[in-house]
Amino acid sequence: MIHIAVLPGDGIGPEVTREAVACLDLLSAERGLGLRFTEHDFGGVAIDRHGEPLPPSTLAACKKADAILLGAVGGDRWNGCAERPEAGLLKIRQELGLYANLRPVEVLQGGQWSPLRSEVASGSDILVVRELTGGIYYGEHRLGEDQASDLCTYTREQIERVAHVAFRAARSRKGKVTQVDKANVLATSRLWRSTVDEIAKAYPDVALDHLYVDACAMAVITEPRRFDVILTENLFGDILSDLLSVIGGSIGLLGSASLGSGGPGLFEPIHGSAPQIGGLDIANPSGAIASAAMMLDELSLGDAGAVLREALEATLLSGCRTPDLGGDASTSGFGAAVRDRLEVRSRRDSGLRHLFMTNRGCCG
Ligand SMILES: NC(=O)C1=CN([C@@H]2O[C@H](COP(=O)(O)OP(=O)(O)OC[C@H]3O[C@@H](n4cnc5c(N)ncnc54)[C@H](O)[C@@H]3O)[C@@H](O)[C@H]2O)C=CC1
Ligand SMILES: CC(C)CC(=O)C(=O)O
Ligand SMILES: [Mg+2]
Repeated sequence: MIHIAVLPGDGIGPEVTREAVACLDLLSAERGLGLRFTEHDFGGVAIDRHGEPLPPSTLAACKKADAILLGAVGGDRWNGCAERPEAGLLKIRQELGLYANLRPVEVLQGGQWSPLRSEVASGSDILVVRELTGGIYYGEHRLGEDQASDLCTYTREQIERVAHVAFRAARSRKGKVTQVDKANVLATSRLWRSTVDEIAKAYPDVALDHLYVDACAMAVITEPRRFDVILTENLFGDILSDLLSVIGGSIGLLGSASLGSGGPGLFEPIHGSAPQIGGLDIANPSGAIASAAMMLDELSLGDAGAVLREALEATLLSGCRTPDLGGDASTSGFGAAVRDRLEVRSRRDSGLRHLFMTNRGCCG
């Protein structure tokens, strides 16, 4: 039995997560994967019900789970709270030691939904490796009447461990890491550069270059195909990955995996809770489904992740698309279309199995 803790969260979180869980449930039944799901309050909804965004019962369930599937949290409704929903997100990442956030950006066939010219966008295939439990999000925040400050700190060890993740990932891809920082101004960025240069010596087969984050923001739009793995700190990775989502056509397409050393991974779309479209059944659940596929990969469940990704891509390419991609499919309709494809595939596979068994029977 594989236990999945599901944290739907706020806004569109529950809608997109529902579709991802339904896909996983179907795959699990068809392939005997033994996935079991339990839902837990997290984010704004947890503030309403428990007075805090990450209740101890939710954290305990996540620690015991084999993997965590998360929707999104946040909304203006909780702006005045002592602890906002987003604080729960930072806390769960830290509590579970999820220091590496992997955000793949791929442009499907020809890049027809991209606002960029297709000759610029098509063929782009980038993996953002974002440091997730350090930097300015976790430094001391001081808010005074006329002055405020946020402290950005990184240790060599924090940089080293996420750099290894990026270099290992590059080895199974095109063999290139671009480390992104602001080393012309920031001390933390200089530590990033020297540390990553040191780590690179252990990976002579991987090419390394460095780019300032402002120049990188331009280059990912003008020549996205030049990138393979982008390694960067927490804040820059957060911003650059939303920017990169534009290349594929919508932020609703991208999933992510947050991993640490050995405990359960956390899988979530890169987008937020999009409160203005929450409850309208128009959000794109692709990012949540792509995250579920990454979860299946991480749980080493054979080709289940690849099968789910194929069904997702085939559905998108068939013309079934939500309004963010110019279509008129609903969230639930899109999810059902992905599941239809999974069922067709399953019938085809079992037909092939049957044929194979029959033939074997015939031929002795
Ligand atoms: N991991 C998380 O839980 C995250 C939470 N947030 C929170 O979410 C709330 C809203 O933040 P925003 O800055 O508006 O970012 P957002 O990512 O929720 O939305 C940005 C834009 O993208 C659209 N969008 C996002 N996901 C979509 C989807 N699946 N399908 C179609 N359109 C989609 C939204 O309608 C909006 O126009 C805030 O409270 C923020 O703090 C933001 C980012 C990540
Ligand atoms: C809501 C923030 C805490 C994080 C964020 O925007 C993200 O992880 O993409
Ligand atoms: Mg973000």
